[in-house]
Amino acid sequence: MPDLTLQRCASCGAELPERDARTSCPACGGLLALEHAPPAERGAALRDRFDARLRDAAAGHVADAAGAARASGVWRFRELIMPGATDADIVSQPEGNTPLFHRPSVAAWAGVDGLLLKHDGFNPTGSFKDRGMTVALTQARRAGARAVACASTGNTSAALAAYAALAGVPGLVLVPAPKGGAQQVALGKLAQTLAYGARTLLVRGDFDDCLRLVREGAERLGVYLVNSINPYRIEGQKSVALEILQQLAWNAPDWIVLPAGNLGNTSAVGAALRDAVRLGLIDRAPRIASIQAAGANPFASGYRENFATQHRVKAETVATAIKIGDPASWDRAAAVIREFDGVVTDVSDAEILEAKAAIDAAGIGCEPASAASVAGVRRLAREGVIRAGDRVAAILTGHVLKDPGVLLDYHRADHDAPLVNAPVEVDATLDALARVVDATAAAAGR
Ligand SMILES: Cc1ncc(COP(=O)(O)O)c(C=O)c1O
Repeated sequence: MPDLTLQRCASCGAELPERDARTSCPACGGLLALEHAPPAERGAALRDRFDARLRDAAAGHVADAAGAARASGVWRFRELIMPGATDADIVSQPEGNTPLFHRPSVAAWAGVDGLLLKHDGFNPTGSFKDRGMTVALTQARRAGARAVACASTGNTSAALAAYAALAGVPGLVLVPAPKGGAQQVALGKLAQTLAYGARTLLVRGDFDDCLRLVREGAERLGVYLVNSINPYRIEGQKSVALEILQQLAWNAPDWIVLPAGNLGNTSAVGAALRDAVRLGLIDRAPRIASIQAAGANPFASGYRENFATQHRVKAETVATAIKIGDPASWDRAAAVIREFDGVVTDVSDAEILEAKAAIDAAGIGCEPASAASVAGVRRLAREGVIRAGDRVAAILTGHVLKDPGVLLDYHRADHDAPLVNAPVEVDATLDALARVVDATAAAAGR
């Protein structure tokens, strides 16, 4: 079959064939972007095709690889992601099809009634990274990779490990080693990576050092790099925005808000909206808001200066998933913010943790970095950038159990913060239990 996808350098325009396993431009080192053959349909016909696949997925069952590919919320949009992939090529769990919640208590906390929470922590390994990894591992197999590798703050490594196991390709991950006795990667993520069987390297350095090292290694050692600089990762991650649009019956919200670290996801959401407008899936694009942690905010600083220069910082934040000081997808993401009338802001760790406690207490939960999106909604609503009547889809990128350490540290009896729910030690007597039941019911007015 002829190539249906071309890889093109975003800086110098050099072209690479579809299955070339290099993940940056061999001529100038720039980031690659994918150009697909246009789908046969547009507008209502293409929407109908995607909607029919959604109905089939709901009716079907997953017995084998082809069944998983048909049920996947990523591969449902395959014309926009990897049109040349056959069911036999696809490495899928399946993934995607994550819920879009409305939780009045969280909306009230943020001050925006129309706040919806797209919970990508409901993916198979508990984060949005599965959406990009199904495509990256599909491509790794098509390109005949001998191994795949990534640098990670934790979620990418968990997704790589699971999808490499599924694909039968060896996986290596580079994560920051513990520093001063403190883990630099959330416990749940490290545990998953080990469990799924990836070779796990604890690198003496931070995420930015891990990424530099794995990029060098990929170039010299012939392993396939599956960080989000890999354009196939971005293609898969586009599906989160396409799913939001489909869940809203193709009526775009006013805003899509998401946490931002290495900026792959900001780039992916923008690329999806570009496709959706170009192909007539929606008639107007939402605005995008990318939210950083105040201690890891190079992109927010760049935004304040109209992206005149690329900023780098020494990152420090409780939200380890976005503890990134030198984001790799800066150029792509800056273009997205400009194109979609976007905004970038930053929120403190205290705001992140309070937003997380509100999301957790609504019974759905998320990991700290994910809560940055909701903290960002509140900040932008208070500043009047997001208006009270706007329809806002905030992406929750990871599951509540990803980072139990931060969670347990928040809910300490001696922690003076909103929504603290410290465990209570009691004697093993009915009296002691009765006192707690009475107090709990009374506090809830029952
Ligand atoms: C839970 C979570 N949220 C947000 C992000 C940020 O995404 P990106 O690095 O693509 O900006 C990450 C990245 O690792 C993540 O794991």
